[in-house]
Amino acid sequence: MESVIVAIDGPSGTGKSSTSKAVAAKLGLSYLDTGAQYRAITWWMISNGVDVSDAEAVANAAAKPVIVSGTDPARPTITVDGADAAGPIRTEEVTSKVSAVSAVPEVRALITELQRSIAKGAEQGIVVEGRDIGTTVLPDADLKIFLTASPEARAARRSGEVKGADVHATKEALIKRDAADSSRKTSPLAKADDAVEVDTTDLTLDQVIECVVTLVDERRSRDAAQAEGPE
Ligand SMILES: Nc1ncnc2c1ncn2[C@@H]1O[C@H](COP(=O)(O)OP(=O)(O)OP(=O)(O)O)[C@@H](O)[C@H]1O
Ligand SMILES: Nc1ccn([C@@H]2O[C@H](COP(=O)(O)O)[C@@H](O)[C@H]2O)c(=O)n1
Repeated sequence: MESVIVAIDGPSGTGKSSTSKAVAAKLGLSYLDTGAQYRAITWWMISNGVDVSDAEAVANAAAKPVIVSGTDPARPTITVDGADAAGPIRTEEVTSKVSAVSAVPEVRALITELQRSIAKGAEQGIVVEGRDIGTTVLPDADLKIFLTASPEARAARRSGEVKGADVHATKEALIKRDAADSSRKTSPLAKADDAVEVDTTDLTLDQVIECVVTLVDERRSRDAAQAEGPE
């Protein structure tokens, strides 16, 4: 079967990671969590005393950390300078600071190059999820999906992950991060013109996965029919 590249973008908490991992596992594709890479570089900046509100300082340090992503959807990994970063990149401090770091053009240029080389090396194909995959990182992806969901649904999902979490505060934090990601100058969070929008507010995760798998299958069938040519 032909290799396929799937780009899945959307705001925070719309189900990009859960959907992308499951779709990649079902279809035998690699999986790349690009948010984890921006979180990893943010964690490195914090750990190394770089003031993340100083864009010039962030830009000057951007090339220093070595970030490596493992792309097995059953066991995605992320290391920074050889150290496992999977836990530390999920702290509240990293979450609150990642938008400032990801807005720095020098950071985006380096991470985008890394993402393209990982996608190029995925022999069977890959599902890449993030904010600018369909618009900037992989504009020629075979299929582009843009996931959405109401802020209420997203906050409820995220709060469900943490015992005793405040849904209102979670919703405000999601909205704030989306606003920062959508309004930055370089490669903002945006739907590509040719992306299929899927509103997941009233869908279960299984329904979203099924929907994306069907879209990939349809795309592959269309390509196969075109390759065969007219009868
Ligand atoms: N359709 C759905 N229905 C209910 N819960 C869902 C659905 N999709 C995802 N979830 C749950 O919502 C939470 C957030 O999902 P996920 O991490 O996949 O979102 P995301 O878009 O990757 O978020 P972020 O951009 O913040 O990393 C998870 O707990 C996940 O299990
Ligand atoms: N393609 C991307 C992916 C992510 N970001 C930035 O990283 C943050 C964390 O992403 P999560 O998916 O792990 O929540 C996100 O808020 C963006 O600032 C990005 O810029 N581009």
